[in-house]
Amino acid sequence: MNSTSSPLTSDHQAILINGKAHAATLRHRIREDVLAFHDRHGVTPGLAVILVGNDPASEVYVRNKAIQTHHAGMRSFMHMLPETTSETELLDLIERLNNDAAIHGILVQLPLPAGIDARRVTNAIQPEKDVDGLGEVNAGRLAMNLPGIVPCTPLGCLLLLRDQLGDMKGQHAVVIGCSNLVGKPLAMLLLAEGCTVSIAHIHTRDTAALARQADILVVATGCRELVRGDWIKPGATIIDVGITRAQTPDGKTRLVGDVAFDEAVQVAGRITPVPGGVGPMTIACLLENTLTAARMQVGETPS
Ligand SMILES: Nc1nc2c(c(=O)[nH]1)N[C@@H](CN(C=O)c1ccc(C(=O)N[C@@H](CCC(=O)O)C(=O)O)cc1)CN2
Repeated sequence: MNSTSSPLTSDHQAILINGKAHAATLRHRIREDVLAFHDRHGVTPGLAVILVGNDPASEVYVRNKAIQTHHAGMRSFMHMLPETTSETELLDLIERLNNDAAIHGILVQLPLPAGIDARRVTNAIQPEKDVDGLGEVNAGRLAMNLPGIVPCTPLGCLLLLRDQLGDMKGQHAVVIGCSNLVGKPLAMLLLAEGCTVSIAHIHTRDTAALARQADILVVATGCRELVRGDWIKPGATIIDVGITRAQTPDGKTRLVGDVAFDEAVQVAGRITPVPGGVGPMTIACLLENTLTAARMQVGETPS
C-alpha cells in the first residue's frame, strides 16, 4: 500500500480493518497452543482478574475476559471487590496471587477507584505474571527492546498493522495520546518495527499538521471524533483506539471512536472501525500474554 499516493477520487472508501475477525482467528490459534502446552507440561494456564468497584463498562470487560479465558482452554479466577476496598487489601490479594502456582497471569482492571494508587498496585504484580505488561519492569523491557510482556491494546494494534502493512520500516507513525496503557508502549513497538515515530499530546502545538504527515496514524485520546477527515494524509492507515458511548437523538447510545469515521473513511487507505476494530484484539492479546506468561513460568523461552 503506497500511503503517499495522489489525491483520492470522491467515491473513495478506505479498506476496513476487521479486528473482530482477526481476534477470532487469534483466539482459535491460542486455544490450540494452550492444548499443546498442556500436553507438554501437564499445566493449564490460569488468569486472575481483579475488579474493584462497579464501573459498568469494566464489569462487561472483565466478564468477557473470563468467558474468553474459558473458551481458550485456560482457567479463570475472578475477584470482584467492593468500591470500599482499601489499597492494602488489594495489595494483600495480589501478594496471595503472586504466590499461587495455579495463577500464571494477574490483571487489575483499570480504572481503579479514587484513593488507590494504580502505579503501586500494578507494580505489586510479579513481572512474570504481569499479563497487562503495565508494571515498570515490563515497561522498561519494552523500552530497551528486551523480551517481556507487552500491554494488550498496543500489541493488538501492532498485530493489525503487521497484518495489513507487513514491513513498516521507514513509515512515519504518528501516535496521538501518550498514556502508559496505549500511546507510550505503542510508540515503542512502532519504533522497534523501524517506523519514524512522533507522539502528540495535550501540549503539542499543531496536532492536525503532524497527523497530516502520518503514513500510520494511531489515535488513543478518549476525545470522541477528535481527528477529522482533513487531518488525514490520503491513503494513510488509521488505527482508532478510542471507545466512547454517545447518546443518539432517539435516546439510544452508540459507540464512537477518536476519529470522525464518516470523514476519515473517504480519505484513509485503511481504517479500524469502532466497534469491531482494536477493542476485540485487546482481550485476544490478553489470552496470548497469559499463555506467554505460563510458558515463561515453566522455563520455555518466549518466542
Ligand atoms: N487492566 C486493564 N484495564 C483496561 C484495559 C486493559 O488493557 N487493561 N483496557 C481498557 C478496557 N478493555 C479491557 O480491559 C477493553 C476495551 C474494549 C474492548 C472491546 O472489545 N470493545 C468492543 C466494544 C465493546 C462494547 O460494546 O462496549 C469493540 O471495540 O468492538 C475490550 C476490552 C480499559 N481498561
